[in-house]
Amino acid sequence: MIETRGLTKTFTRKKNTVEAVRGIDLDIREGELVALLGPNGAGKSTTLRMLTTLLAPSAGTARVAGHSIIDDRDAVRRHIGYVGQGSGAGNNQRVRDELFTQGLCYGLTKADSRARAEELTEALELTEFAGRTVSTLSGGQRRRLDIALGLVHRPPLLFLDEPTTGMDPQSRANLWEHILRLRKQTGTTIVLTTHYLDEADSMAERVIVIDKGIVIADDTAAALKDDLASDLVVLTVTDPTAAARAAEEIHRLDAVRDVTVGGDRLQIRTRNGDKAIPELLRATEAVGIRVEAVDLSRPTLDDVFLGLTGRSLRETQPA
Ligand SMILES: Nc1ncnc2c1ncn2[C@@H]1O[C@H](COP(=O)(O)OP(=O)(O)OP(=O)(O)O)[C@@H](O)[C@H]1O
Repeated sequence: MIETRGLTKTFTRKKNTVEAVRGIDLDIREGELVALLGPNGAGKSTTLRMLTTLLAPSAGTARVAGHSIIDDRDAVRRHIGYVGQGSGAGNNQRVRDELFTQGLCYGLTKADSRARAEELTEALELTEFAGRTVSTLSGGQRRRLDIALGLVHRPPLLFLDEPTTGMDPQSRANLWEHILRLRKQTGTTIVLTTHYLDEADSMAERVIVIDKGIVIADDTAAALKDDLASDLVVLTVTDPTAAARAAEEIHRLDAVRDVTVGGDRLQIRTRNGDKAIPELLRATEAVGIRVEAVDLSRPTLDDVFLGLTGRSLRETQPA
């Protein structure tokens, strides 16, 4: 559905040059739900704007829904929906009319356009607001309208640029319910950008981590966490003087990547923490050391980013 090779965008203003996207190769298959994750200024929106033909690349190639973003922009546009960061809806139109007009813009007949507007207001639970002007909608309702507008022409591919930024957790969850339901019904391929680590983790089937204009990781969230970050097991031992000896024993285990000792606590970075715990306990018992408490924490995508870049994504996350 999307194939890019060496996709690059350099902005030049006066004497300033910004290499926003520096040679991105992507292969996204039909039906995938992919999140582009990265800190502010990583190049996510610029990538999306190139894929949606809003911005011409400085170098590289891309095919989107089977068409070149350079030579066949109109065909690309007909096959995609794009929901940008700002709202695409005008303020003074009624919700139903906004959808109807959008349908006409895409070449639907009046009757089809009207039917599609009804269908989408229902699908996105906007029916009770269909007669209201856009300016009276809440943030979450407006975002649902934006998504409906992006879907008017039944695109097989939908781009969402930070669809939930600034929304409260309940509205975010509600919007996601709609996105996932629509996707299940229609099989639409969805590519979105997000700052929210939990969102990328729980909703996307695939996470592409972008930093400084390049792709630094690309896999399922679970695989990224498994490969690039470790589980943390903390063992509290009854005798602090024995902690160093226990650490030595634990270090020998295959799954263990790192052990640090602080007082009576051993911090163990390991693969598959849940499976490693019995082994860790056996290793400490074997040298006669008793464990008082065990605590296991799973890594987050932030740990993945930290491991890859030495920086935390949270530092750049909006509140
Ligand atoms: N029109 C422009 N002119 C000059 N520089 C630009 C322009 N658009 C984007 N940039 C720069 O390109 C870089 C990438 O920006 P982009 O908006 O793609 O990042 P992003 O990952 O989407 O960030 P955010 O999460 O904050 O939206 C940034 O340094 C940005 O300042």
